[in-house]
Amino acid sequence: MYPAFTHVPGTPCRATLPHRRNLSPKRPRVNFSCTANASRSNPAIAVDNVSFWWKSGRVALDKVSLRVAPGELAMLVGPNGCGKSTLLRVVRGLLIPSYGSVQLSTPCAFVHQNPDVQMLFPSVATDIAASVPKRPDMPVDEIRDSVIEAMEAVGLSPPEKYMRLSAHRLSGGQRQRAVVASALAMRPTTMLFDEATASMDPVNRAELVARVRRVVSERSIAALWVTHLLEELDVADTIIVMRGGKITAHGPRVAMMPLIYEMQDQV
Ligand SMILES: Nc1ncnc2c1ncn2[C@@H]1O[C@H](COP(=O)(O)OP(=O)(O)OP(=O)(O)O)[C@@H](O)[C@H]1O
Repeated sequence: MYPAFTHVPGTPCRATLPHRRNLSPKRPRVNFSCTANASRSNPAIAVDNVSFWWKSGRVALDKVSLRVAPGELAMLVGPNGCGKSTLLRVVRGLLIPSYGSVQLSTPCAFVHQNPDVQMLFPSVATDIAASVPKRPDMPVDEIRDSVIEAMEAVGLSPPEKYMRLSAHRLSGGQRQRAVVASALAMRPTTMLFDEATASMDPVNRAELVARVRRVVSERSIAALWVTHLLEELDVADTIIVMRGGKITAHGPRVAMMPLIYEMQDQV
């Protein structure tokens, strides 16, 4: 039941989902579209009136709408089970919304909280190199430069120290940095983070978040970051609060922080 879409870089593409048996004929079709040309007026991530319910009928998302522009880091907070991960999976196209539409600029990188399931290649360098977009005649040195650049961007420095190591010879925090480096090596226009620093100590966590913040601005990436850690919100441009599958508050960090501290036992 996944939408079939072909994406030619540089051109917008669109997929319309096939009709689902359990949808009433009167219900509007769900749209999931990918575009390569995002701008502030044409957001890189646009979620419009999205609802999602599990097969059991349980509602996980209820009329959710949000926008993330290029260069913006939006952080999503909310209590356990409120639907944050479900929303990220719907945005990524891993789950099909029951209602509403999603627009996503590609390439999109998804960073999960568990680095162990994301490093698939024998060494740090090969894992990151696998993400580098390749041309048929691309010199190996250019791929190596992209790997080094990605490693330096996440603080795996000096790169030579880590390149040949396998995942099990890295600490949990270093592994997560390597995963973020692979994500950056894709040259994504959008990034989704699901509690990406959960395996890290507070100092390393703060450092990695600050680095991601910098890269997001420098490369005009639209990033949507799920977190339970209030200290991570310090680098957000926008904060979105979810509760019971709905967005209950949404705004610029400066305006949202007093509200967040007031309701911190609920996020
Ligand atoms: N595969 C599934 N099948 C049925 N229900 C699910 C499934 N995955 C999650 N849910 C339910 O959907 C709701 C939202 O879950 P989700 O994982 O999105 O919450 P969350 O906000 O990310 O929680 P947490 O902060 O604990 O990670 C929860 O009630 C959860 O029990």
